Amino acid sequence: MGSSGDLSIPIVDLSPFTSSDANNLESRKKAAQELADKLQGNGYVGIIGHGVPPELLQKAFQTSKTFFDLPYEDKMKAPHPDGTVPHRGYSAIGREKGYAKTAHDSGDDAQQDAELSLIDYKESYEIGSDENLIQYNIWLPDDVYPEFRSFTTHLFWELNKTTNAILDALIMSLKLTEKEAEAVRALHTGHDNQLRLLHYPSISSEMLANEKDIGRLGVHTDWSTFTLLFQDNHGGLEFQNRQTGDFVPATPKEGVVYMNIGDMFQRISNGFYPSALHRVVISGEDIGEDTPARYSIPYFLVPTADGVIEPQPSLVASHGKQVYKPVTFTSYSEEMFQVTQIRE
Ligand SMILES: O=C(O)CCC(=O)C(=O)O
Ligand SMILES: [Fe+2]
Repeated sequence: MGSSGDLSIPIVDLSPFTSSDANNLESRKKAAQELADKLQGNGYVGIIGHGVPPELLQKAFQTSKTFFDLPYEDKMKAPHPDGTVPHRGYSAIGREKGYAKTAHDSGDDAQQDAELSLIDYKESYEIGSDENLIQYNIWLPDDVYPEFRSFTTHLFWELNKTTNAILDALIMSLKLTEKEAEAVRALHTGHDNQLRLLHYPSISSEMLANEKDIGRLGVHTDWSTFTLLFQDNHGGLEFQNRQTGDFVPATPKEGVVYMNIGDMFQRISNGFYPSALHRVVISGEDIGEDTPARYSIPYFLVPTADGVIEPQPSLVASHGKQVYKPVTFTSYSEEMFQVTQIRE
């Protein structure tokens, strides 16, 4: 049951990779094969059996809401810097434009101009590893929100365990050699990952009618290896089916986390798994209703800054050609910043 042409998001159970019964090789192989079948065409899938405790997620969303409910002046005590690095701290509404990258990919200047004028109506807060000295964290002063730092740090490392388990499933799904598997794992220490708290404020129907240039998050691919997308019940996230061009809603479902392949794993897999195009839409637009606030928590698995990202040799051999040249995450990001002229 592949996903091509299918206008729903396939679901795969990865519990063999996240449960403590790690000896069950046969069930791992079966789950890995299912993952390959479902992820191959479009690079997106819903995962059950991901092993993230519901209580942890509930606390994560509560924490995020408490943070965004703080007065603007308090949130601005941990401001995202004007430059590109570090990509950490608080970004107020309008600072980041998600449409830009795909506008560039389309090669269409008029489309790019139109998309660049759209405001992403969202605010965000980016968190990383405290041991990363380049992408260093920008924390709120402790007295502003005392438990914020310790809880989000805990969440960051818990989610890293989940992404490592999923990376194991991806490695098995591609039948990489032991040497390749080790190399791919070594690129992912966790210290370059990014935890993002996102708040899309509610948008009234009047505001929608009056302000044409308002969006939530434009169509884009992620630069990550892959991304886990936790979300509340309000919906709006959509993935593009590459075969039909249609956008497919990633409907919130109990126990399901959506996962999308990012640009780095597209390269590592020599294009076997495509980097998924996705966006967040305003739900009230067509029906003249208010769009409720939405909270989401993406977690990006990101390779080490200077590790070599290249198609794995066994995949190049089976495919007959190497589709991507080697890059590093740093060189790739710099190139993307230049072509999109976006300073995130
Ligand atoms: O809010 C979401 O569900 C998606 C966020 C996203 O795609 C991103 O931050 O790259
Ligand atoms: Fe994204």
